[in-house]
Amino acid sequence: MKLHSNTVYGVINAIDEIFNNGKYADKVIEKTLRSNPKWGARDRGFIAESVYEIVRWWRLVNVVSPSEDLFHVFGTYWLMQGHELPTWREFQGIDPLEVKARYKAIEDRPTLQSIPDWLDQMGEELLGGKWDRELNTLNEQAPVVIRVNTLKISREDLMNRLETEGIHTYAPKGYKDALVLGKRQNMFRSPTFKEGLFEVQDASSQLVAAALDVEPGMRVIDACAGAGGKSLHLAAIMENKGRILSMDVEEWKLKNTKLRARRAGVSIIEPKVIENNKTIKRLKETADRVLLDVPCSGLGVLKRNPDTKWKLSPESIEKVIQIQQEIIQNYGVMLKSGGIMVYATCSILPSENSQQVEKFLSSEKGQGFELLEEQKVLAHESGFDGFYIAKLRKK
Ligand SMILES: C[S@@+](CC[C@H](N)C(=O)[O-])C[C@H]1O[C@@H](n2cnc3c(N)ncnc32)[C@H](O)[C@@H]1O
Repeated sequence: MKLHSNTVYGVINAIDEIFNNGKYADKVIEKTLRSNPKWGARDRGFIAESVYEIVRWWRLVNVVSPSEDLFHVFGTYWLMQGHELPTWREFQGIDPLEVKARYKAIEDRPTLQSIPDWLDQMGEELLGGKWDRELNTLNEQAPVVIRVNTLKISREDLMNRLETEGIHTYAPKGYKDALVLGKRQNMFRSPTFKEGLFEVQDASSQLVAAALDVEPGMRVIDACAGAGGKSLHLAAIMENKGRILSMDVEEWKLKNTKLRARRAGVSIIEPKVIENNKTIKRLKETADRVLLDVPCSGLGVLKRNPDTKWKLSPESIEKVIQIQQEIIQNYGVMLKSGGIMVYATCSILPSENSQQVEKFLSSEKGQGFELLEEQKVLAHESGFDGFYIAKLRKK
């Protein structure tokens, strides 16, 4: 595969933004592609894939690279992908044989799997024998999965529509609204996306709304709604009948929910900012269902967001664990007696998942709830993202 200097510079600048200016990989890639509208599909694919893969393998590539110079880092990555390097001045100083020898000499798992030492220790402690396989899977590229908007089209009809656009998909077993793309590609440019026929959403994430057992006409609160991915799914299951209060502490995220709802033809979503605990108390016993899709470490979605592993720390995980416990303790008040509450994370750590639910159930407020069902979704077992879903009933 031939390298082009303008796109390689694009990759190098993006990596610089991510590691030296602390920017998020997805945002940097989006900006890079937006400011170069003339690049074709192949160039865009090269940029996105190279940036994500270098971020994913950052620790390993840096150990193998002759220096920290970003061209050396890129060149090393390129050789490790099995390609040859052109004779550019920027790549001088990279000896393919030395790169190979340095790579062969590495034996420790955190370097080979390209994760921080503390994370490897934490994973081993919390997941034991499953950690090694989970880690392997989390370092793979994520499949592109979409959720069919059943308010507008059936799964079969969407599959056929996409096929006419040259996009081949298959329907994974056990996920009734999901389609998986045969080949990675940007779906946001498809006319079917603009018509609101689907959302991009991993198959494991689609299990969350499904676990809430909603029915048309219900009053539902999505208490950590963010940009509304789960609210939209709930609205589709509810056939756009009833009411969904989509709440979050971040107002700007809810604005996005409104836009997405319009595209999806959803009219039952009402965004509401959580200003303080009074917002929660005023909604006492008003909901048939409450969804707590709480903020988390994101360790179940490393395939998709590999930069997470470089941004996290044991302290940041501890902090998010505290917020999760506050949410599960305080938000159940909004649920009616006999109603169902789902606590979900996109993490694989028991400390954010089952241990949180156990802690809640053994607390004073938790006495009023019972655990109905738990799904511990690991990436290497499901083939999709790592997730945790606990279904609780209020007595
Ligand atoms: C995992 S994300 C939600 C993703 C969203 N449900 C979706 O499907 O697109 C967690 C959300 O919780 C919000 N959040 C953080 N602290 C919160 C709190 N104390 N109460 C409610 N939401 C909170 C964050 O702003 C973030 O949008």
